[in-house]
Amino acid sequence: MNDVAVRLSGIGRRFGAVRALDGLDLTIERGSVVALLGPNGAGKTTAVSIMLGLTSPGTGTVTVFGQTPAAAVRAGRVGAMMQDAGVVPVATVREVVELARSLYPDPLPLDRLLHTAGLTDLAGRRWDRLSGGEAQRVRFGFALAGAPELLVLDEPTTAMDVAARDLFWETVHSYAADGHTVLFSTHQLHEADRFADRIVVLAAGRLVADGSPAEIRALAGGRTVAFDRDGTPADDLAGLPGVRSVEIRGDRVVLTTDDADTTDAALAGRGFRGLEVTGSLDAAFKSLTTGKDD
Ligand SMILES: Nc1ncnc2c1ncn2[C@@H]1O[C@H](COP(=O)(O)OP(=O)(O)OP(=O)(O)O)[C@@H](O)[C@H]1O
Repeated sequence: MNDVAVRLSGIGRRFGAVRALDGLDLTIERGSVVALLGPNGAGKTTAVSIMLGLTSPGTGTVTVFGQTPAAAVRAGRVGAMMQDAGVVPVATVREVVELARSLYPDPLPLDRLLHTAGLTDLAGRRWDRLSGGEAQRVRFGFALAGAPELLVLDEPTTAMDVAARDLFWETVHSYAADGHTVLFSTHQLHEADRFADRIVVLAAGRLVADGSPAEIRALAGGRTVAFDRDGTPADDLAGLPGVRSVEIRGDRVVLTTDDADTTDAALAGRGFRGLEVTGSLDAAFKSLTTGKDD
């Protein structure tokens, strides 16, 4: 049994003078949930398009479950949710979802598919008149229609409100828990932190970091949360989540923590001024993708 879902080897891709991907090697194991992060123009969509056979690589090779991407997609082994993907204009949600099912050899049953994508109540509505977040759910339904082993989601929660996001991630989570593989790109670092077991960071078409959320955070170096002293009573600070030590440095309070994000979240709303976090996923991301630690 082959444990690899996707293998990109030495992928290069240019668009005119722009080098969108520059020698990308990436292997995604079956059953993993991988987040693809990177600033605008880093090459995320290009990498995803190559995995789906929508864009051909200039150099290098790509396989999906040991097949070409096109063969894996045709066999219903891969489902994708792409940014701005349109569907037939004058059709109801049910018709769109039926159409998607008809493309695959072994689709999910219609009712289950509508339910899983959160579309049951929207089934009779025209898909082109839905709100942005509702239309995203239809794209999600399209991606799930073939009961794929690999789900590829390009910035999937764009335009979704908080409730829709929660529902969406709950569904993706249970899909992954069944042993499916999920790859998603996002600009929301907390989504990567919360839902991925591996984060791959791209910058300028190259892989600049690859590891668990904790490993990526650790790349940002020492983890501290600091704020202005301001006469603030500091009695309970040592008991906050993640905190290892509390120090007063001049007019600043400096907490050393095992988990800067959690400590930062615990301090939210307490009105401390000059709050500065190092070693968060955000700080790691900035230093990895710009080479600066600000
Ligand atoms: N079809 C195309 N024609 C010309 N240039 C392209 C094309 N597709 C991508 N590019 C360029 O390749 C680079 C990588 O683009 P890509 O869309 O892969 O980045 P991304 O990481 O997905 O960015 P974003 O976060 O903004 O969606 C960018 O500079 C982009 O302008």
